[in-house]
Amino acid sequence: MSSLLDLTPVIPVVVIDDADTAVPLARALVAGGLPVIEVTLRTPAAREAIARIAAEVPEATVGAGTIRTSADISASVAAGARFLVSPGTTLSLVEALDASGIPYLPGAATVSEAMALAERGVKELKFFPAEAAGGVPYVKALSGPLPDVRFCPTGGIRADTAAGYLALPNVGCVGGTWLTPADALAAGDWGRVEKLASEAAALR
Ligand SMILES: O=C(O)C(=O)C[C@H](O)[C@H](O)COP(=O)(O)O
Repeated sequence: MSSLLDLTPVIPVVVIDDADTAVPLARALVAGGLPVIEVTLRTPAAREAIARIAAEVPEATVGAGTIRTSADISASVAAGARFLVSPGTTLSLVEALDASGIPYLPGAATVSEAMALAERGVKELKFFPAEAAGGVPYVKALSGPLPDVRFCPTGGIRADTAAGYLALPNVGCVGGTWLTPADALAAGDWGRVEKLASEAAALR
């Protein structure tokens, strides 16, 4: 897989309560032009959702988000996750992410956290929580001292704020939940998800 940051302008972050929605949801995102999908491990249905997308939607590249422990990593890899995303990074977590053998985006929100990861050679990071931690001006400021570190800002980003991040040289893509509103998922409104995805796919 080429760099996760270069596959797509937007990584949909999805919270799946009912594993039966996973496949139609993934198909709608792929149809809209967003084939890289992060399923958060925030719900009991998450692992089953990852497994179903991996098995039934080959056009999608499904990964696991909310990775906090090495147990999360092994469960996600066993389910079929092809990449891993964490909201923050501890030393033991980055060691386990390294050992997973699949691409990962470790979370960082400060200059020191980004420097600690860059020291290890990890230079593609999730910037989380993007809007709360300083938004576009903060990510822009990081590009001066850390020009070789690139980010996937995530957290509070919406359709009308994504482009500001994507215009920065140190941003490869952004992530967010705005493409998969909970009410659209509950209603099975896949047409709405596909439309939101296609608008996001056109951002860059
Ligand atoms: O669950 C995770 O792994 C997280 O780190 C947090 C999510 O990436 C953000 O919460 C995205 O959600 P929005 O802010 O609604 O776009």
